[in-house]
Amino acid sequence: MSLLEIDSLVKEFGGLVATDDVSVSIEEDERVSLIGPNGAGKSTLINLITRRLDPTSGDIRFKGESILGLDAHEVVQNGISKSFQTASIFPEMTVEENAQIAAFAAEHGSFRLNFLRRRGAYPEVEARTRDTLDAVGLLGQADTEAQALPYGDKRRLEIGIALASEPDMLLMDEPTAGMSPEETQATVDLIEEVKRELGLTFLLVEHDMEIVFSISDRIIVLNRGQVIAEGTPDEIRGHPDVQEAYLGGVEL
Ligand SMILES: Nc1ncnc2c1ncn2[C@@H]1O[C@H](COP(=O)(O)OP(=O)(O)OP(=O)(O)O)[C@@H](O)[C@H]1O
Repeated sequence: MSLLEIDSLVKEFGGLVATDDVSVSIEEDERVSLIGPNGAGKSTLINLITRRLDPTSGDIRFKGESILGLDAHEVVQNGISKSFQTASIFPEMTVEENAQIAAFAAEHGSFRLNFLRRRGAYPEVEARTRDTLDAVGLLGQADTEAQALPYGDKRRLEIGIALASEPDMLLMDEPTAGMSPEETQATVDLIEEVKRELGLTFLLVEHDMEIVFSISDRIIVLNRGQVIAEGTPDEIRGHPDVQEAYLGGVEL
């Protein structure tokens, strides 16, 4: 059984078919990238998996069970987490408070505003907070305001927040969008570290081909909502349909 199974998935927006009969699977411990030109349907597929969108038809199964009856929170509790959401950090709170909020949500299903005032009453949240900060190397900056962190450490905090729920699968939608080369490198290093140390399964949407080819076990190529190719980086690099659809015939 694959960890994630997407079966004949269709998503229509009015007359537009953004996801057109997509069937793909992701195995445990696999690192998969989803690529394709603008408007290919990559973000739509991620939003279907996180239950931010309802499909028109088809099924998504995680650990063998359909997740279509779950809401977005329940999907996270089932083990699918998404990182690099722009709004995931509270900038004026400390690193520790940000991790506590994520840990509280992971333990109790959702964030309650009065939690931070009564935090001593939740020892399991404290333990998870420490584990989270330790996993991303931020224990030493626990008392720093999130907005004062250097760029690379902000990325670490974001990924820590996504990891607080101890996901089996991490989704990343364009983690390096809008970044400088240095910031991109810091983010790639962090993804490599997570891959090496936590052995997570992940699905990455990324436009930068160098990153995609360096960190993926397998690449899925979407074009106009359909899967046009799937394979290892070497197979995808030489695939004529991919070169045509994705790069207008330019050599990869
Ligand atoms: N909420 C929406 N309502 C209507 N159309 C939408 C909506 N979301 C996406 N679309 C359309 O669905 C298609 C797929 O969009 P999607 O954002 O999934 O593509 P993408 O591959 O992520 O593109 P990009 O690389 O530019 O982010 C596009 O034609 C887009 O305009």
